Amino acid sequence: METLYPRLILDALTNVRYPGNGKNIVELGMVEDDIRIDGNKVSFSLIFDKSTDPFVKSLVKAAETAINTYISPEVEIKGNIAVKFRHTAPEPRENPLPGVKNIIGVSSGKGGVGKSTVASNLAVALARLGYKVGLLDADIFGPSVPKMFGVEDEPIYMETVDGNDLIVPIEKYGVKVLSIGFLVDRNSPVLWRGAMASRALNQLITQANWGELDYFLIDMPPGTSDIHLTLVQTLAVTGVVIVSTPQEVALADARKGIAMFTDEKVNVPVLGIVENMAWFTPAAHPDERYYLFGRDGAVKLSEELKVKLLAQIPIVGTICEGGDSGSPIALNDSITGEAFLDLGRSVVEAVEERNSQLPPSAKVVTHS
Ligand SMILES: Nc1ncnc2c1ncn2[C@@H]1O[C@H](COP(=O)(O)OP(=O)(O)OP(=O)(O)O)[C@@H](O)[C@H]1O
Repeated sequence: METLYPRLILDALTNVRYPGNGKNIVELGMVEDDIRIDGNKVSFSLIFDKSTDPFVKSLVKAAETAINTYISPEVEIKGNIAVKFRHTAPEPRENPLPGVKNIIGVSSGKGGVGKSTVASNLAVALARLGYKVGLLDADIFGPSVPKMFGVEDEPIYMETVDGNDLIVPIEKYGVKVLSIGFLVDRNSPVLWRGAMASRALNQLITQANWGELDYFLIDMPPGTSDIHLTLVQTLAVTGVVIVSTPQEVALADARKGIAMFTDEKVNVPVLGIVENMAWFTPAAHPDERYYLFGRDGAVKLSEELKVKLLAQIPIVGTICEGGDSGSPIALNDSITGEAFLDLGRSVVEAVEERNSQLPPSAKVVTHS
């Protein structure tokens, strides 16, 4: 047999035509530039546009035959052609939340920046603005939403809808609430909780009766984790709200969080940043502002990353008290209550803008 070289292989492959358009697989660019020759053994990859292409098997077979026919039957090619796809078509899976218009993740790079406080108060504010709102607490490391809503000890009920047993979200202050804390024991070790979390979250999303919602908020765990991936794979997330305090450390983590969502494999739009604990105003001196954690850190980050600044929330003692007593501050007509209503309006605007400029979100499909 003559010595093999890549051109010879390509010439043989020009005899393989793609059914339907009459062009050969070489001119269609379907033969990857990875032809390897090792003695009589030849291997390379064929690239198809879609994983659903009906001709994958027959073209691989035709390529093997062409090489053995036009070069030599002694060439070892059978089983050595790899198949790759340019676009992996998402598997059509049913939308688990058909009645939900917008799904919004509330996330932070770092723990303790007030993400759950913002998520809970944003939910209450949106409900006060007249929207139908659901809030899922997916923070396995510190599920604090039940406490903020004062529903920690509420029993969870199931109801049967169309033959399926569904969890009934607890309704308080006009918000439907469920928490991972209801299913995963908060005293169990974090590692164990992590292993349980994906399944439990799936259940809270797909086997709960969320009904019709304008906004479904998800209080995500801080940082970047498998849970984030589970969520964007289970749901078509409309966009995320990133919460940060003005300190450099928090901002650096917020930047990482934003990078995770904007990564081309995840590609979830960032609706904007909320700067929490932006300043402190003593009750006795309402005109004074003390920038305890630095000034305008998140403002600068939003400018740098060209992401909207949705709101600046000051440090207020009553936020803590409200959180502890199960009565979110956004229920009040205080200045802070107003600040959260403004945040609600900014989020509604950001979602409308996003929906008018970008196609509907798709669930993230990853392939190993
Ligand atoms: N603007 C604020 N003013 C005063 N206290 C606040 C403010 N925001 C949050 N807090 C308090 O800070 C603490 C942490 O807030 P929260 O639990 O919302 O943070 P988190 O980022 O969700 O934390 P974790 O990562 O642990 O879930 C709580 O005690 C909360 O009441």
